[in-house]
Amino acid sequence: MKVKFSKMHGLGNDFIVIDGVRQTVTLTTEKIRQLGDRHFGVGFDQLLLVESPESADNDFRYRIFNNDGGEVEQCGNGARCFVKFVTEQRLTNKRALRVETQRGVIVPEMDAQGAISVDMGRPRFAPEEIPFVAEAPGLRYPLNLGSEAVEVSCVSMGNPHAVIVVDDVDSYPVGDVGPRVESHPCFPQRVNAGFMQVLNRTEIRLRVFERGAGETFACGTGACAAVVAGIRQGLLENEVKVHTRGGDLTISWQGDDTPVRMTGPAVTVFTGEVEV
Ligand SMILES: N[C@H](CCC[C@H](N)C(=O)O)C(=O)O
Repeated sequence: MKVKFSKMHGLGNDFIVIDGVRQTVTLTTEKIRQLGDRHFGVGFDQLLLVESPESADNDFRYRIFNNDGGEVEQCGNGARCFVKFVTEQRLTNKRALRVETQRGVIVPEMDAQGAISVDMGRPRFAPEEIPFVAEAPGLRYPLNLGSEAVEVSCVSMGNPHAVIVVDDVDSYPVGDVGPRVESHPCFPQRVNAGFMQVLNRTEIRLRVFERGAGETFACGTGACAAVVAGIRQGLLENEVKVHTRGGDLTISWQGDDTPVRMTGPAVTVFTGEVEV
């Protein structure tokens, strides 16, 4: 069957977004992998599926699949593309949406000028909430990678993140260390590995080796996790500019049990139709 989609990106983290409200869409893991292939398919980091909500209190359900075919709990850059997509497709005329994900409700909103921000929900730190195998909760954990050990801060934004502070993101061997952190046995559901360089108390640079997708130009939940980890360690103020390879995000968090707020762009590149 033919399915319409939009090809979109948030700072170069790219997606195909499919309307599963007005289209009946059935996607197997194999089909997602085929669609995600940058040579034999359309190509994307993640596939985003828009569905009707399960609760009448909410506006939509948001399903996220990495290009390895695995369904995951959250995607920050995708959330900004989500609200732009449903507005462009006239699936709603609301500005602020309550969107169900695998792990709670997020609230993306787009103002009349097209500026987009998202309430990404509250971060979680307990090892069992990441999940991460640890003897006791802490701010940082040593992670043995065989030839070396790194120190990770673990944050869940619904999806799991391990954040490592480095001196220089450009020269850091992300392609070598990233996969070893992503699939480390202490992370039973694998993990997104973020590498953060602190420029000052209100600016960081960030590279993320994403679970199920490899290094991406930007990672929205990774930016949230890195800023939260930096604030918790006393390295950052409550609002931080995050420089990613694809551009800049603004992340704010007031601490304790408050939500993380993300502001940044979303772009529609083209629309298309594909056989699924
Ligand atoms: N690879 C992530 C999902 C996509 C997150 C990222 N693209 C973002 O913008 O948050 C995971 O497996 O949890």
